[in-house]
Amino acid sequence: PRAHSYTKYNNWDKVESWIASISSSNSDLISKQVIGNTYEGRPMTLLKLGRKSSSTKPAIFMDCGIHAREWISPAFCQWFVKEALSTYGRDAQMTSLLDEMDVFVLPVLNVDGYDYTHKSNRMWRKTRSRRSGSSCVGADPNRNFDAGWCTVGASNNPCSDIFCGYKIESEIEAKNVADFIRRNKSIIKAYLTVHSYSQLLLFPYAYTYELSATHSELLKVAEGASAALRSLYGTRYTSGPAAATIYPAAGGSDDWAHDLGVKYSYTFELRDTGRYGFLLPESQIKPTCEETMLAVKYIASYVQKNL
Ligand SMILES: NCCCCC[C@@H](C[SeH])C(=O)O
Ligand SMILES: [Zn+2]
Ligand SMILES: [Zn+2]
Ligand SMILES: [Zn+2]
Repeated sequence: PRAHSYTKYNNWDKVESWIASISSSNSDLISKQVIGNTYEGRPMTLLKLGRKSSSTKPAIFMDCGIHAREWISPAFCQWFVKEALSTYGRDAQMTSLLDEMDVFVLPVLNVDGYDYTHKSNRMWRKTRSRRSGSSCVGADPNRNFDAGWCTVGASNNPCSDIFCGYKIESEIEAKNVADFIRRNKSIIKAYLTVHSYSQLLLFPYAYTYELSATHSELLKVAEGASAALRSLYGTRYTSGPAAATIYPAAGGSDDWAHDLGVKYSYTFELRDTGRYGFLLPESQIKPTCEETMLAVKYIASYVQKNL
């Protein structure tokens, strides 16, 4: 069977074996921990990048694959890990980042859904949780967090693609991430969650049109990151508060992290703007990942300077 490739969409089996191999490749810079299992019992393995240190370092948390069909997202998290390890010691900014901070990377948050898109329904979005009383499966993990839960831009219909779940953190995948971030909130300085598509760099809030207290700073950093991204291939992103920039949507992980106190909280909507949508060709994985690296490094360096 085909091996893992950074320029292909790897199925879960390949991502899982990649996680095992990459996390044992360089004991000084990377380690792994399972933060819980999914509904169907698959491990949620979190990678920790950063020079080993006896003292606790400030951290950035990034998740990919919260929505199953957004395949370019897990592809980016894999790319980020590869770039971090391969440019440490060579790229001054990456070296400084991993010396001073840790970067937690969750390559695939919604593992059950991701596997399902490879095996059954390419357009699946939600988790794969089941509950008596409904023949419909799953909830939208990005409507399941404790942030204006189920008030706007979400549905209480289990058959909806934006079903908010039966309660806050009803989805074990969301709860596992929320538990980890709660446990580590004193060290987590930034939260990044990677989605597709639309080419947007969004920040709180989506559950209200109210602006965040730190709106101007969040916007300034987002515009800087978008400019960095655009410098490579000219790809244009729109930056802004989510409710007005995309649509109102309550229960999101970014809004929740921001209200928990993680100041720098961003949602990426990667390529494209609709020509291929979720079915972004594999030929665009490399350019998408390389340009997105510039945006993520921009945000990371800003966070680092403002520790
Ligand atoms: N916290 C919500 C940010 C705005 C919506 C993001 C998109 C990604 Se597909 C969504 O969850 O519908
Ligand atoms: Zn999404
Ligand atoms: Zn999206
Ligand atoms: Zn590169």
